[in-house]
Amino acid sequence: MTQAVTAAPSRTAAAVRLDGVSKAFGTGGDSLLALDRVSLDVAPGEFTCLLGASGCGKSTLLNLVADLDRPSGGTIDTGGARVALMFQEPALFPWLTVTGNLELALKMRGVPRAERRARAAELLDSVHLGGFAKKRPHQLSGGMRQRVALARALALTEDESTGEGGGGQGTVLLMDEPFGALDAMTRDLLHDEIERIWRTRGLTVLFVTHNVREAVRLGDRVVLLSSRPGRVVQEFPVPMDRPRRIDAPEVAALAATITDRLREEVGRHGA
Ligand SMILES: Nc1ncnc2c1ncn2[C@@H]1O[C@H](COP(=O)(O)OP(=O)(O)OP(=O)(O)O)[C@@H](O)[C@H]1O
Repeated sequence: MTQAVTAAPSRTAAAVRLDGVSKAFGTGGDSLLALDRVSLDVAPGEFTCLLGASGCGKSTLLNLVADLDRPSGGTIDTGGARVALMFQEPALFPWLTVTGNLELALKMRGVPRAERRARAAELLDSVHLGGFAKKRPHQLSGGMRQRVALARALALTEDESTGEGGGGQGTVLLMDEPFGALDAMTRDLLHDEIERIWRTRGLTVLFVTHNVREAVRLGDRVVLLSSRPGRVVQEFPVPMDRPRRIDAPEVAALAATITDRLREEVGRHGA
């Protein structure tokens, strides 16, 4: 007799799943609750932007996803994805050339020495810096240094066993205000660049920013966190076609709606 099997309701696969994640720093009376039961699913290949008041726990959340720290409660599942983190400061080694910085990242991923030079060159080409391999970081502009930092983040997701380049749906790129220190024009160019790389490589991106228009320019979805302790207060899908212009009226209109909600949230907590 064939028995009917009722499948348990299953949630669709997420590239990153946070389930009731809390994070407290310190213990006892001095402890500080940075995140309070944050639940968030990021779909494979999705570009999700995180917004919130200063100190609401955005960087803490990225650090937890990157496994640099442990949550105090709840669970985080990245399903064995290769995860790389990129910051506002490029944090390149100043004594190494651009290629040297990338080769070191590839070495850390176990890429054999004989392959590193060619793989570094491919990565540099992908961020349009093919001609700058032998430069040192101080010889580059801020925007170029962030391109190198992006190439290095991709290098840190290279798969040494398959020889597969950094990227693919098994790759999660965590970006913590990566363009916050750049001028508006450079930032616009890098928005185009990260969008292109995200699309062509099929990356899953979790992007933290203070800039609401930047979040609407780039995100499939904008997730708004409350003031500390950070909780998800609202999510805004971004329906506009890509590529979007940061100064497009629809981008400005949605950014204004989100800013109003953010102000309300910050006001409520007296931050
Ligand atoms: N290692 C730590 N020890 C103690 N407190 C910490 C630590 N790291 C972060 N915090 C605190 O946790 C809270 C959240 O910090 P976090 O840096 O995650 O916020 P954020 O939203 O990224 O801030 P910003 O937008 O200003 O960059 C802050 O109050 C911060 O002071």
